[in-house]
Amino acid sequence: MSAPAIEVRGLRKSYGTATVLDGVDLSIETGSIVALLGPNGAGKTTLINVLATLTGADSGTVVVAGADLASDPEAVREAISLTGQYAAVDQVLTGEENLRMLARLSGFTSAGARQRAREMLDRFELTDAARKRVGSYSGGMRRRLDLALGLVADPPVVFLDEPTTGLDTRSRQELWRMIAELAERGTTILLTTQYLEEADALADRILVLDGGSIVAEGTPTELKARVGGEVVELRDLDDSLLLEIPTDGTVAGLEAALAVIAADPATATLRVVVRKPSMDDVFLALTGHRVATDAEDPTSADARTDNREEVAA
Ligand SMILES: Nc1ncnc2c1ncn2[C@@H]1O[C@H](COP(=O)(O)OP(=O)(O)OP(=O)(O)O)[C@@H](O)[C@H]1O
Repeated sequence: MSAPAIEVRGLRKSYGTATVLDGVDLSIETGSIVALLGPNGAGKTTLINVLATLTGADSGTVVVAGADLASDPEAVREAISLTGQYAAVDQVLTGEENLRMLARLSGFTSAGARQRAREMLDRFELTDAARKRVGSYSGGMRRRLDLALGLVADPPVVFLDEPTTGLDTRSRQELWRMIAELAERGTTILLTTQYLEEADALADRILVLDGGSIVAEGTPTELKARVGGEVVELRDLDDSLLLEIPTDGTVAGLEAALAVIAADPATATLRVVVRKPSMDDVFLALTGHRVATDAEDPTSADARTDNREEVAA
C-alpha cells in the first residue's frame, strides 16, 4: 500500500485562549476524496489552512505528499493547491489569459502555457467562454476557473474549502463530476463542506470534526449504519415534519415508534413516512448539532425525502 498523501498527528492550534484544534489525527489515502464535516466554527478552515501552510500550528506533525510541513514547507506548497485562493483572479483578463499567465508563472514555456490553458479550458467546460472577461462569468464558471487555475501545475494534493457553497444545484453537480474525475486521475482531495449531501455523494471517507478533534470517520455508509436503522417521521397534510423517531430498523422497533404516534388520537389522519438515516441524522448523533442550512442546501427538507417510503398510518 502506498504512503498516505496526508498524515497528521496531534495537531493543535489556539487563538488566544480559544483552542480550535485540540489534537487532530488523520490519515488520507492517495487518490481518495475525503470530506471534512463539522458544525460552524469547528475549525475546518483552520485545519485546511494549516495543511496548506497558510496558518502556523502550535504543535503536532503534518506530512503532505511525503514532505514534512515543519521542515520543508516549500515542498508542501509545491505539492498542493487550495481553491478559493484565486477568488481575486483578474476580472479584466479573460479565462484563457488568466490560465496562460498562471501557467507561465508555474514555469511553462509560452507555447506550453497556451497548450495547458487550452487543456484546462476544455476539461472544465470553459472553452466557449475562453475569450470572455472573467468579470462576466457566472458563479459556477468562476468556481470552475478557480479549480482549473489551481490545477495548472498538476499538484498531487488539492484542498477544496467549501467548493460549491452558494451554487445552484446544477452548477454544484457539474463541479462534483469534475472533482470526481480529478480523483480518478489519482489526485488526493480534502474538501470541507456544509452540505451533507455533498459529502455523501462525493467522498470516499468522511471525517467529522467537533470540539477540536476528529470524533468519527468512515465511509458514508459506515457512518449511517452507526446511527441505527430507519427513522419514522410524522408529517402533516402539507408535508411539514411534526416528529421524527429514530428506530433500530427491526419490526419491533418500527412497531414501537408507530405505537408512540398512534397513542395520540389526533395523529390518526396524518401521514407516517419511514426513511433511511441521512447524513443529517449522523451529524446530529455524532455532534449534537444540526448542520446550519441555507436556502440552497440540498440536504434540507426536500432533498432529505429521497430515501422515504410512505406507509399507512
Ligand atoms: N485568525 C483568527 N483569529 C482568531 N480566531 C480565529 C481566527 N480564525 C478562526 N478563528 C476562530 O476559530 C474558530 C474556528 O474557525 P474556522 O473558520 O476554522 O471554523 P470552520 O469550521 O471553518 O467554520 P465555518 O463552517 O463557519 O466556516 C472560530 O471560533 C473562529 O472564530
